[in-house]
Amino acid sequence: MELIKVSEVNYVYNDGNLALKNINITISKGDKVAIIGPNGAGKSTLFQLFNGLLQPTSGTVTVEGLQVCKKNLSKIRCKVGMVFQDSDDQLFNSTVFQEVAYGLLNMHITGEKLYETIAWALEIVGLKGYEKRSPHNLSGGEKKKVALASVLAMKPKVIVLDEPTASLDPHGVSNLIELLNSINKELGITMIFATHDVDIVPLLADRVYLLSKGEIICGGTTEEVFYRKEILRKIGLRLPRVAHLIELIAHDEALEIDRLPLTVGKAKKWLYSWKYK
Ligand SMILES: Nc1ncnc2c1ncn2[C@@H]1O[C@H](COP(=O)(O)OP(=O)(O)OP(=O)(O)O)[C@@H](O)[C@H]1O
Repeated sequence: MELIKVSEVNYVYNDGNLALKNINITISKGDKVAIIGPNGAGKSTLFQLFNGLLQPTSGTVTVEGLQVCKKNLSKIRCKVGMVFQDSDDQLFNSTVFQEVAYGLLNMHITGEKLYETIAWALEIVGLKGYEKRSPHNLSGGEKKKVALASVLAMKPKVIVLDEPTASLDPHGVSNLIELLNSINKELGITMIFATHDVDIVPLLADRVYLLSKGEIICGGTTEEVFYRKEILRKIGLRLPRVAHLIELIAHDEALEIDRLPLTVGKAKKWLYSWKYK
């Protein structure tokens, strides 16, 4: 079922910079989609169109059929949760509890429901007991989880993550990958993430779009896109490293490979066939 549709979108910044050119993307409910591309490709610009932080110069973006535009902004923000690259840009309350409560209070959720929802979201991200802590004194990985809990608490249809693993150590990366996969699988929440870390893509994404100089130059399943190695090289990206994938999987004993959905199996399959092609 179609969840997000981006149709013929162009985006021009005020200084005349054409950051997105004729973008057409359809994302289905439950998908895990990676948008990969080098620096300056337009990933962040595209993401800001998903929740209305930016409006397309031309073309349309819809979420569950609802156009992303100023008059629908509050409804869109309930459907689309954003996790920024730098958690410090997102966390501004003095306790973890207040941080997760912030969006809920804006939705007029109060009383027992408020407490229940906060406890639920913190439990999912593994931060039960952190309610009174200051988000600013947490580790990078913990901050990312607080940001994720704040978004989850709003029960969005889709979570959009900009460079989710940037600045995390290998343990933090594998832990976050497992968490995001289980949120997708168990809660049915669609995930879209932008990255130029190709190593995490087979562990997290079912579908991939390659973005370069504001244009989608290729899209398909993870295997289909990573078979196009000439295109990857042309835009300055490389294939995921087998060693890195194995390290990520092996790094964390708690990481249950079976809970990483098809992508790990798929990654193994395409790495194998790549080697013996
Ligand atoms: N506020 C702005 N005003 C003018 N141009 C901008 C602005 N923000 C971004 N750009 C330009 O738009 C293009 C796309 O930038 P964007 O930040 O979306 O790329 P990105 O793929 O997210 O890059 P990175 O991986 O480095 O974060 C770049 O050429 C960038 O210089």
